[in-house]
Amino acid sequence: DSTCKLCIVVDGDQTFSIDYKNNCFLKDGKPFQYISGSIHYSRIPHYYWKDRLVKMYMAGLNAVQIYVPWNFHEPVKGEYNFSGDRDLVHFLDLANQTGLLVILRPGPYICAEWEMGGLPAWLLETPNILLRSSDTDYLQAVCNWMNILLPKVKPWLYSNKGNIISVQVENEYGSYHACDYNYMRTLRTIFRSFLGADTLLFTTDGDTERALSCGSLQGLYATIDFGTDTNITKAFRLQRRFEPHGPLVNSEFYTGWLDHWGEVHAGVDKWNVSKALREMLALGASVNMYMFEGGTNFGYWNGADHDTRFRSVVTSYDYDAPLTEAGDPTEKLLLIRDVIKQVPSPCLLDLFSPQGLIKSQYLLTFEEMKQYYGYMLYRTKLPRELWEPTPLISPLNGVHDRAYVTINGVFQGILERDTALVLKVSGKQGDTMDLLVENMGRVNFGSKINDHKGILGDLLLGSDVLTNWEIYTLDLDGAIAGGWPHSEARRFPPADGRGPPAGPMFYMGTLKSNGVARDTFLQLKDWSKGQVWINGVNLGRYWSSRGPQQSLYVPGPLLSATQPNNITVLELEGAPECPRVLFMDRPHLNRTVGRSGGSAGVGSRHPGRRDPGDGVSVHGHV
Ligand SMILES: CCCC/N=C1\SC[C@@H]2[C@H](O)[C@H](O)[C@@H](O)CN12
Repeated sequence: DSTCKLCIVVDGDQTFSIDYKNNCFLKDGKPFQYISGSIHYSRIPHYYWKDRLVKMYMAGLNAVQIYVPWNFHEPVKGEYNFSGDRDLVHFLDLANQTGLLVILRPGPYICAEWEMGGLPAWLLETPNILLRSSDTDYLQAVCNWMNILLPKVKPWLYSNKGNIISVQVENEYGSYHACDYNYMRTLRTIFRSFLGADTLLFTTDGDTERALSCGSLQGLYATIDFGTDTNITKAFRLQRRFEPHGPLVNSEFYTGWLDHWGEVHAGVDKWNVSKALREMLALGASVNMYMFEGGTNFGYWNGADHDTRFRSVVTSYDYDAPLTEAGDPTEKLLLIRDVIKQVPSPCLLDLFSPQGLIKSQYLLTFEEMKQYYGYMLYRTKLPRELWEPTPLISPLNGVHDRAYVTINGVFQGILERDTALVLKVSGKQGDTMDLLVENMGRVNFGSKINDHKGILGDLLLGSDVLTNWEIYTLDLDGAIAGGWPHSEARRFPPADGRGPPAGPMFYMGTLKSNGVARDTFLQLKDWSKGQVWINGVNLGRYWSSRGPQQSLYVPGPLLSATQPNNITVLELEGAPECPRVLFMDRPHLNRTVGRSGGSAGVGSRHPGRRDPGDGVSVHGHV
């Protein structure tokens, strides 16, 4: 946290803070990007909370954002209710059990189309009270409430081994007419006094100058909110005016919208939602989707708006959200889940490429980058609009040896030495084009032995020479030997039976040995091409889609007989519908498929082994 000058971190402590140098959050010292969804426990019966939280987790979220409606817990002055549908601690515990972090928004004002924005109506018994200001009667009531609420949530703070990673002060205060800095300073003091110096406090405001001017305050990290009708670059440029360093954060990315009685049902296009989400995540922004599960304004809890006239909010808070009011997944959720799966955590490059990128006008080879083996990432921006699929060409057959091409994270296809020199790609000016280039091994015989790797010569997009490259050396082996991704907080959503996306993707899984660790053969049936690590050891390449080899040898001593064995797979083209791997008791080296054709050769039998078909397999979701 910026105010923390000397952070004493005891081993085993949890910390959540901001890395102002690398513009991202740090979770236990490691770069972290939250992908969050708003859910209002006050709008869902408590017996459905776990169901909704699990669905949010399965969608790939790593956090949930919740409001605490003051009037829901203190409907009558001095009478508090934290039971049943109001059991906030139970909700926090369920989120924790589900593996979800929490972004807490205790107001005291929360807006939310909730009755008086969460402020209790009994405040109005004080004549002429000026709500949301340094009005002494109002502030006294706020202090009394925070004196009840904040001690309840303190044990759940991340720094106390809980799951609350950040706490919002007030709510879009910059949109309120008062613009009372003393009020915000008082709230900051109250929150700090109860929650301690190392809790990340933040504000959220609309993407306007006035909103951020009145809503932000020194010591509270300023974030913004906007939907699909806003220019992302412009919005984050405005946030940067108030937070020149630190993570980009959209605290309320509107996946839908609210309804008033008498108006047309509101909705937001699912394709616009997934496109904007992909772009924000690709920028490294942390995003909270408002709403992910809306729920219902049971009883009399709906709020109202009053701009030119009074407009009461309807009972359903479905919000056209990814989970319906009844908790059913929608097509919008499936699109969001695919986006989350496909966009690597942008801080991932900090892990794979700790020395950072090299900017170069023209392409550089592996050797020029002083990386000799494995994979290299070449990144550039599309120089112009591609009104139709446009050829990406290596005129000198310079892709050494295979390049996996994506644009804004969407797989376009492959360029391959000697065999695929042209690939048609689509995108718009400024889109990010990545080429993950694989060194397939250097020539070991004959005149081509001086076999440079990477991209030799230029790459042409149509007739344009592509320039202004960012080149990342990748130390995958170092990261995986260090425990990634198995040690990661942000778990990969479990395999869900839906087709995984095409293009480079990591998969993880574990093999639990039954007390035995002996030689075995790892088969990736129906996978395409990639690399496998077991317990951090690089087994080598597989190319199931081309053959003839169909299994990788796993020496027994690599495996633990007592601990789960970590399997990490880098699939470069496309994993099967249900990604799983088999551990067989014999090799399979003789199945030639794909380009080279040819019939299956005579099986090369491991001495003393039975027919490959009898292999013992361990099905594990990877
Ligand atoms: C254009 C009006 C902006 C008012 N802000 C809104 S309308 C829907 C959402 C919720 O009320 C949410 O609680 C607010 O923080 C932001 N927002």
